[in-house]
Amino acid sequence: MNSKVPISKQRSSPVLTETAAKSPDRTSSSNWSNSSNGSPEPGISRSKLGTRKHESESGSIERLNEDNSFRKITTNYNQNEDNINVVVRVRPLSKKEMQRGDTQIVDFPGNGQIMVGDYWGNVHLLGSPIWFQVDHCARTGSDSHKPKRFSYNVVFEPGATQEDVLQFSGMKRLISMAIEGFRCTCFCYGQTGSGKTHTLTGPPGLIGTRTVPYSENHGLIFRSFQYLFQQIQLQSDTHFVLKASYLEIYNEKVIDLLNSGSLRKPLAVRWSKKACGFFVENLFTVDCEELDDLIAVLEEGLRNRSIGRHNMNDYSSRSHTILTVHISSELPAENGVFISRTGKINFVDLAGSEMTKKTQSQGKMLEEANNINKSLMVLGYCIATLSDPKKRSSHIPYRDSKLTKLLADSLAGNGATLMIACISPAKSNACETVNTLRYAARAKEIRTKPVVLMDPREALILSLKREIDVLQNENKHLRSALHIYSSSTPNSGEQSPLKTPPHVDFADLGNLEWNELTELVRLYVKENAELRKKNNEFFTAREQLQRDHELVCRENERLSKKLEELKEKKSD
Ligand SMILES: Nc1ncnc2c1ncn2[C@@H]1O[C@H](COP(=O)(O)OP(=O)(O)OP(=O)(O)O)[C@@H](O)[C@H]1O
Repeated sequence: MNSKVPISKQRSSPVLTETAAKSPDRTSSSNWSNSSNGSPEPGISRSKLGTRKHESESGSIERLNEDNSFRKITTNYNQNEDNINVVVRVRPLSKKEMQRGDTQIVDFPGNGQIMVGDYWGNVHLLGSPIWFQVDHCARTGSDSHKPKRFSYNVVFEPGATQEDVLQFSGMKRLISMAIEGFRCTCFCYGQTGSGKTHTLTGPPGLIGTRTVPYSENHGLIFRSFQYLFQQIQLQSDTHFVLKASYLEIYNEKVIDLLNSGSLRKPLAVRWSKKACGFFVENLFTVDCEELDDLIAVLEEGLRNRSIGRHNMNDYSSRSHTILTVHISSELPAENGVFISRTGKINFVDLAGSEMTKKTQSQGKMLEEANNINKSLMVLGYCIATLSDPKKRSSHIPYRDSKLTKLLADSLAGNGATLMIACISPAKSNACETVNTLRYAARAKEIRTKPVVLMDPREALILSLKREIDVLQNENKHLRSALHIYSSSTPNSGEQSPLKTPPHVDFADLGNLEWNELTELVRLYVKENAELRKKNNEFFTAREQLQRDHELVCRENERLSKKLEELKEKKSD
């Protein structure tokens, strides 16, 4: 029950949100500030540390401290499965931030909550004479600078590891759903430099020409691939086919990251009537038989994606990327019929929103930043509309950007979606942090209804099979009903509703009075009439049952024939 996973150590700070009420040795909320400047300490034996999850207390997670004591921490698992699952990951303060004396402004009160402290004030930025007013962002009300509290399904604190994210974000559930045939999406959202790419793929250079086979820095995509293959191997009776594609949306153009021969020729995004969704025309898909094939796709895409350097991130993604793994499966059902399903999982690394004043982007970088901000704004608008119960059935402006066109089915359609909102804990980023948290809070309100997508032919076969089952059951029922009716005599015992006249010996008939005799005759006449009527009813019922029986037999034959034809067509 207590599975231990290695964690990175971060002084006494919990990694996931600490429970407010249940933790006996709960450290005070000021605890976070002890570690506020602490990035994971190097040189500490990681194998000694671990987490365990209490099955009895929903979602309770404990962290094994250095002194072998367990410290209770918990995440809020009161997740409504019909809504987008939103988790928050807070990265540690960066070296740069620490050097310039930036402080941590987020706190973790427990139960999936996160608090952004009083962010009214000035912070000395970039080691230069520039003083940056933290509260520069939309200070609308008098209390706008007051601490703000938000709650999510899970909050990962700065010491959370890459493995923690796989284990506790709901990603594993998403992978299982994709295997079952659902359309699933995991997307990372947040300001530039907040840790989106780190969460999905790890630090720069980890995946490249020579990918390290195992590293605790490997991100969610690498770990999901491993988990996906483990799950597939467990289902030995099902035949799986995996394909992958990788694209980026750079300055509103869709570029294939796997087809470098195309010289970054933009691809068109079109509407498919058949699939009822947008798709990218001529996008390269690669068959992936083994885990290494999927990793090769990841490597190739990361090599080709657009990266730039600005004040806030040396390796800033200048585009949104979507890596898609299509999972087709064929499961043998009864009567030699195969049920095939096609699920998919999208990993979306959004480019970070940026304040160009802070990143000091110019020229090409400025154009990129404007396009990034514009498409994120459309995404934000779609999220805001979808999350508002009064507006969600109105027009959603998916068509206003390539990003929202391609994410349309993940946001509102029939898929399951995980949003990882990445934030910086630094005071200098408080304004962007609050914006991201607001965005994420809105996304949490979006309802989705995941449905399995099937090949129409397969769906027909399955529905015919179901129909045959229903008819066969009906048939059985009619047969037994027919048997009951025909075996039951009209006036036998409880079955007969008839009132039988009193029994009289023929020898005693002569002793009866005239009026007694008339009454007796009247009763027998009445009984006779009722018996005749009942008999007629039984005959009619029997004839009806025989006709129904014949019809069902004929229908059975017709459906079996159709099923045979479809099977033949399929095998052609
Ligand atoms: N959880 C974390 N632990 C340690 N380092 C992190 C973490 N998250 C981010 N970093 C580091 O912070 C820096 C910025 O992160 P990253 O590039 O992932 O940000 P981003 O949100 O993808 O930015 P952009 O939108 O500009 O692409 C990187 O050096 C990364 O390794």
